[in-house]
Amino acid sequence: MDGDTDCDSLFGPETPEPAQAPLPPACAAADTGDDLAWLRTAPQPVAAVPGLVLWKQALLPEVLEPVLAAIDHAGWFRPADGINQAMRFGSLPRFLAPIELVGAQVIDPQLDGRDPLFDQMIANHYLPGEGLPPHVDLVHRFADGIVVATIAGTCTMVFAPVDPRAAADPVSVFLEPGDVVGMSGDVRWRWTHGIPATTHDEHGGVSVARSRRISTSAAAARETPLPAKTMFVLCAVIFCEPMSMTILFPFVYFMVRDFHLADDKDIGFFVGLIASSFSLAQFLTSIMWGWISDRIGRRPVLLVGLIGNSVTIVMFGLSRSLAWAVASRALCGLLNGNVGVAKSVLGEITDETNQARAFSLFGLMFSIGMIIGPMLGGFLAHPAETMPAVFGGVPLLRDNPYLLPCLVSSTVSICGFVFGALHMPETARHLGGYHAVRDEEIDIADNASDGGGGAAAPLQSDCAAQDTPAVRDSTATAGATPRTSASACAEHRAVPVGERRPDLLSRSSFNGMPLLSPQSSELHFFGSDRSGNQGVPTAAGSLGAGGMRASMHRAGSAGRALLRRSPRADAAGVAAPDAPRSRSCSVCSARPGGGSGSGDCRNIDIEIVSCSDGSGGDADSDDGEDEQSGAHVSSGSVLSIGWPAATAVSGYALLAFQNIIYDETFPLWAVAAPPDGLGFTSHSIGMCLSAMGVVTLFCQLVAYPWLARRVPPLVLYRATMPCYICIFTAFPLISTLLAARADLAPAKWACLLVLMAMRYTAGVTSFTSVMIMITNSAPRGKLGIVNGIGQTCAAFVRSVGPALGGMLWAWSSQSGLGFPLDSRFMFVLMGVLASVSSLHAWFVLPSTIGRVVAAGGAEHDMVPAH
Ligand SMILES: O=C(O)CCC(=O)C(=O)O
Ligand SMILES: [Fe+2]
Repeated sequence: MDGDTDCDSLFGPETPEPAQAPLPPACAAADTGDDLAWLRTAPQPVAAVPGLVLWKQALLPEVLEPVLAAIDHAGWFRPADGINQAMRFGSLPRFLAPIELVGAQVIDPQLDGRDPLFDQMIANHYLPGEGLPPHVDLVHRFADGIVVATIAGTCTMVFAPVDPRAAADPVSVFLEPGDVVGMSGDVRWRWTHGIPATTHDEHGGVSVARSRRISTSAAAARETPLPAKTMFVLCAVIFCEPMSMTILFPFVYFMVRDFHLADDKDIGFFVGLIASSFSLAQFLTSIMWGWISDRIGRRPVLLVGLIGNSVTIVMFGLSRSLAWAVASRALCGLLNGNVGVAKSVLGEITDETNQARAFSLFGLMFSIGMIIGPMLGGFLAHPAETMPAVFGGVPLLRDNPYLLPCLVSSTVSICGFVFGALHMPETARHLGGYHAVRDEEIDIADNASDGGGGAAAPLQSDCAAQDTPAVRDSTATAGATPRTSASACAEHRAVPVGERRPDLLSRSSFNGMPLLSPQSSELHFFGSDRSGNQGVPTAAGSLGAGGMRASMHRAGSAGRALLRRSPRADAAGVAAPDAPRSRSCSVCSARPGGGSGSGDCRNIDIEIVSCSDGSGGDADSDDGEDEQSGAHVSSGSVLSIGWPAATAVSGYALLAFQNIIYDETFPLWAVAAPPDGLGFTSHSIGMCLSAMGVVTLFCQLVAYPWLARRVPPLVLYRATMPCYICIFTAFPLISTLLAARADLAPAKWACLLVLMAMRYTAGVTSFTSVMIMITNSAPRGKLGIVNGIGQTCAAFVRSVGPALGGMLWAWSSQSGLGFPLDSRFMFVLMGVLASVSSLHAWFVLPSTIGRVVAAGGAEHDMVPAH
């Protein structure tokens, strides 16, 4: 092991803005043990390691003392049980505030205004002899800067270049209580850092015995940018679906009338038939499309849907008979598995940092499609008559007065198709879709496994027992810290620091979990496996499940790249998609001299969501061989999607049902004369709905993404459901009040708009949250089918909802019966449905659902696999 580098060579000539003056050499101050050293210290760049800043004794003993007491009091560590690590995501505990403040200074004083300063923290507990292998904390997952604070104990941290060809020598830095290390820029990924597993450190020519050491490393997650091209195609898909569904609404009545059917009074029925044939066909085929997309990929299915959409909508525009119109709508629905598949793609290209934004955008595009569709249909029907100067001379449009809006809709689909065909990569990761890599990470991974036999050899030969695929898998996928232990695997110490070794990647995986607020108040405990050197999560159940899954799926891209090269990476504990719920996963590592028998494992009782993640299966699913062959996908019944996904989908169905009843009832109620309704004109309804467009826009673009950074989707969903009960049941109060007190008429607008705004806000919150929960709970390799089932439910609700709503309204408003069977019946019904949804949300949805996100996550720049 290298000794300390001379202070003079460690610290470069340039000194950042002095935080305190005067500034004698920090090393000297540290060495003297001078009580007042902190007064004279400041962050010092370590010249030999670009981006590394060391602030000796930045934290005063009197600051450290309460922090240490708080950590001890919180019981984060149980060394006797091997629990030597704690993670926290979201707002960090208040007692860490001094570390955050000092940390901001070492990274960038400008950070001071960031809120929160840091949103993830790993606390480490080391006994003498324990260390941390050289590793790279995942580069692109964090906003720049990782801050490591030593709270108790001493150690030597060794920084070594990742690239074996680099001329730079390893640099050792002695750390003692109060020292704060800031890493940003190069040191983050061109250098590894690690702590040799030893009982003594050389410092200033003296051998310093280690005692218990406690450190925290803090970082802030950075929102992953959404891949623009894929998002563009998705937006086209998502926009086209509602547009082609609604475009006919304004003219379909006249179209049917033009068919000159025997009896005009049947027109209403035939209109209903045409409108519902689309949803009905979608209802029948969405699961199939989802399933196909799981088998052959999302891209072909999306492209077929887009081309199908563009052809069939034109066919519809050319309709001359009822049969043709119904058939073309049905065909459109049949070929349109797109929305479900698009949701799967969204799940695969997002992670928890951008999921809320992406799904909000999804909702937004859908809403815009719903608005634009009828507008196009209304404005562009009969163009030869309404715009004779432009279209009067076009016989095709004269003979087919409903073709033009359909052509416009078709053009949007074709644009989506062409762009998608040219630019959209396959995203289904279990089919070898997106690879998670940035160039540097590929380099690291490549170096790690190919960087000469010597690189990986020491680990394999010397720590063979730990380096089974099982361990690798559990390390890389569980992302647990590979903590070295002097006794268990001395070879780890023996491997020269800075050498290319696969295990340096596992730390990347671990720290590559930029879990944001959804996990905010969760603490996750991990511990090192004492008999092996690979960190194994050791907390049984309770606190750990969400984090476990998180870590499994947050495994860094480098880790994945590594896994991909391991033919049996899947061996340990990657649950089959239909594995029983109780299965614990991924944490059973092979032990030296032992198998991976369950007796050996510190199993975390992770629900199946945790191990058989859907949206691509991410890190643990990167076992190319298995997946290429479709082994995961084919196992188990097609429809076995696991309990969490089933509950999420059923929640979605309930939600969609109550909302479609509302959508159907609202205009009927609004135009009905008081006391049954508000006596609005359709113009007033239009105004209300336009105002709600603004509310929706605001919620989807601003409010939801903001909220979702702070609150997990399940919590948002659970909070929203009871609100629905109040909102729905409050509507009829307005009409009742209005009937009783005509003088209050002006207030009705205010009441109505407030209520509607609440309902639309609840709509955005609940739908976006449930979509995220569905995506996050899908078993690996089955995201497509799960979304297909969700889409089927939506299509079913859409095909029966309007008719049912209309029928029930007609019946109740004319029933002549008393409350609740009078005109307020619909709202009572919605209240009851919302109560059922609330019970479902609170008592049926597993509390871990949606906590961890789409496996798609850990990627940054999505790079197509081919
Ligand atoms: O414990 C330390 O000082 C280092 C911790 C670290 O490198 C990490 O958490 O990534
Ligand atoms: Fe680290």
